[in-house]
Amino acid sequence: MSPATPPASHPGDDQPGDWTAPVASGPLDATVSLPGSKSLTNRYLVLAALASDRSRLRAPLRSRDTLLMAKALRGLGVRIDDVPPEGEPMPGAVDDWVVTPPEVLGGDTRIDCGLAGTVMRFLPAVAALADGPVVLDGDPQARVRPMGPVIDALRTLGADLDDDGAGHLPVTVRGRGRVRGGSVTMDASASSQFISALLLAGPRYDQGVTVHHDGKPVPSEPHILMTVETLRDAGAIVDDSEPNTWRVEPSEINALDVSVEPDLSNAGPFVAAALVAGGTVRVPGWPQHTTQAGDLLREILDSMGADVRLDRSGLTVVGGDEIVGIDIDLHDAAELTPTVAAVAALASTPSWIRGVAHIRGHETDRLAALTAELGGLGGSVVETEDGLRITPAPLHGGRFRTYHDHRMATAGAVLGLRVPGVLVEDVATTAKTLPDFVGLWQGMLAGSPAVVLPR
Ligand SMILES: O=C(O)C1=C[C@@H](OP(=O)(O)O)[C@@H](O)[C@H](O)C1
Ligand SMILES: C=C(OP(=O)(O)O)C(=O)O
Repeated sequence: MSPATPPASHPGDDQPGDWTAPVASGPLDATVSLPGSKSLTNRYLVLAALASDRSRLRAPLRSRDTLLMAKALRGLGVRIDDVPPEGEPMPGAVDDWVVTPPEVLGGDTRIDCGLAGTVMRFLPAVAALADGPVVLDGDPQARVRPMGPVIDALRTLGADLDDDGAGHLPVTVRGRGRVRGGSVTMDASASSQFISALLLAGPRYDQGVTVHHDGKPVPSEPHILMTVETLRDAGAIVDDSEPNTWRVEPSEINALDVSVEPDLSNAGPFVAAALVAGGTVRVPGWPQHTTQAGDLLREILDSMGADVRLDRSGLTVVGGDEIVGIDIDLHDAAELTPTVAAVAALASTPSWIRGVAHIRGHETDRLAALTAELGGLGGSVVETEDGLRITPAPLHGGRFRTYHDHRMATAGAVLGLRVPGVLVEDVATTAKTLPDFVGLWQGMLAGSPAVVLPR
């Protein structure tokens, strides 16, 4: 869904839900503890729902995307209980999720996917294993996000489903309790989630699944590696040794007992703040090894002028004297584009973000949205075939529209650190992956010591 018209930025044109992004009054000195990863939480939930025994997810993310996933799985007969974490009570610790899979997934249910790519792409592959029909639908903007290749692939693998006729939600899956599986070729250049969906459910298909990708390069490949690693953690046998081919053998899925890493993409605006406002931001629990695409932030912020250090206590980012522009292919970490674009708009030299054509199909058309909204604040941004060119220009305040996109809202917050009067539209949209974004942001600016969650 493209932003229809260029923005009119009117300072003072405040509307309900608008939030005036606070300006940093001086260098930061903050420790920000981020909740769990959306991508890991939703993969673990799916695998736990398909497992042969009860699983425990420690420190899972509770946000709109993961609560929708949990609700959908409950509708399929999965039991998900909130259970206090084991051991000494720790301030700020969140309950675990204990997931009990049913003997057979039930059908006759409706799934609200919201705007969550992981729910709308992963769950048709799961629903095909249910015993009865399952209808999936979502927000109006979800109805334009691409789904066609995963729907066609599921048909090839023996599932019975209908879409809106053009490869979008709403989708009806007529689950028959089992899926033949086998081999399928698909074009996954619009989203890595098409491949992840088939692989996550694949062990439970009679013949397993072999997925071949044929098309322009698959984006967000670390997310496919995340899928492969979480499957292996659950005992599945996965062969990813051939480029563009993934094979999952038919097998049981073992119960999981996992701690969810903090969400590194959600950490993006916070660590970027150290560069934008100056000073130091620390993120405890930043993993030493991870499949999260957000780990690329370390390299990005370093090349834009920050001092970045990772040690056992977490990540420390210290802002430099200047923000340097960046020339970067974000194909592998496309969800970082709004954060990087916001920092680039404040840099003293030009930037070029490449390789992200497919983010036109994210929560909104992010290339159009960023071009319009950065431009509306005075930024000099040109949308290219596969990215953005950003040239230094003085920015001014104004309304920053967010198009129901959590990462547009957090990009507005980053700009507001330096630009007085940035009104972020509908800041509550950050609840998609980070319900307490505003509280954490204000805590960071106040330098308040953040609660450190146990990992
Ligand atoms: O599988 C996942 O958890 C995700 C995969 C990526 O999607 P695309 O491949 O559509 O970029 C990423 O951008 C999204 O935020 C989360
Ligand atoms: C693209 C994103 O989300 P989704 O999982 O809905 O695709 C994102 O979080 O930036």
